[in-house]
Amino acid sequence: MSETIPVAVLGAAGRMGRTVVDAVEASADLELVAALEHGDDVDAVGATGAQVAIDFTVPAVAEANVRSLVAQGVHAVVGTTGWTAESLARVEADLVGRPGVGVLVAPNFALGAVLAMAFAARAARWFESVEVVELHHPDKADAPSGTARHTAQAIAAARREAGLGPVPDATTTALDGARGADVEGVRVHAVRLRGLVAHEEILLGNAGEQLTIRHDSFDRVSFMPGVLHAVRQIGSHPGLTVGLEHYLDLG
Ligand SMILES: NC(=O)C1=CN([C@@H]2O[C@H](COP(=O)(O)OP(=O)(O)OC[C@H]3O[C@@H](n4cnc5c(N)ncnc54)[C@H](O)[C@@H]3O)[C@@H](O)[C@H]2O)C=CC1
Ligand SMILES: O=C(O)C1=N[C@H](C(=O)O)C[C@H](O)C1
Repeated sequence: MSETIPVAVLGAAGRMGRTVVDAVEASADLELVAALEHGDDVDAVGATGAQVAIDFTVPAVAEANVRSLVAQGVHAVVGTTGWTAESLARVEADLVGRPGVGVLVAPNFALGAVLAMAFAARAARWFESVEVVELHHPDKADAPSGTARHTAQAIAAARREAGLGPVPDATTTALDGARGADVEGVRVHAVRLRGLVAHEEILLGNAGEQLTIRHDSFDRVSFMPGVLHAVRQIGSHPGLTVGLEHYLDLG
């Protein structure tokens, strides 16, 4: 009989956590050994035998959770958004003392969303204008979404590399927020609407043409293949990785 991977889920009663628990329990090669919620002790995860912990909690606690997991030698697959460059740097510093431990922070585990981000980054150098629109359920805490930030950062990097200047925008007067958030020079707009789950559009414009790249998650099961892939692969990815694209052979 082949061995199973012992898995802990943090945020187990949340919208994502419940879906992850179901997905782990339905996977013959994974074993759910711990399901933690607000108030439970993350420092006790290692003692459950978990090799991998999956974190879908809230931005305010994700860094502390991950740093505790790293200290216990437990790999962390993290979907929680709201990370800053500083919080990622602290995790990376902790990992120096824990060679072999992997942390994946992925703003989106839906394979289509990862591809949409990759396609947008690839297209970015060929367009004068670009804006990102993300659309989510109204119970979401953070705006703009982690996915939209990651998308805009990748587009901004591609534009810099191609030597493109700022996107054209003649706005001189605007109501606060009318032009969205500025993420490294890329405007990002956040819609919150009952009925939605998670959606993103990247609009790329040139004189006389527009390319629209759109991804829709209609159900949280869309994130599960990416989460399970990461749990199975993280043992081969020591150190800090940001973005599921690094676990996929996108060519
Ligand atoms: N990377 C991805 O593919 C996705 C990421 N997300 C992100 O995942 C996070 C969670 O989203 P939802 O499940 O919709 O939120 P939610 O609010 O439904 O669930 C969060 C859960 O975490 C629990 N929690 C809070 N503090 C905790 C702690 N210290 N230890 C353990 N549990 C704790 C809460 O009680 C709650 O049950 C958000 O940051 C969201 O943006 C959501 C969907 C996909
Ligand atoms: O809160 C959500 O729902 C989602 N959060 C992630 C994000 O902020 O990008 C991923 C997905 O968009 C769903």
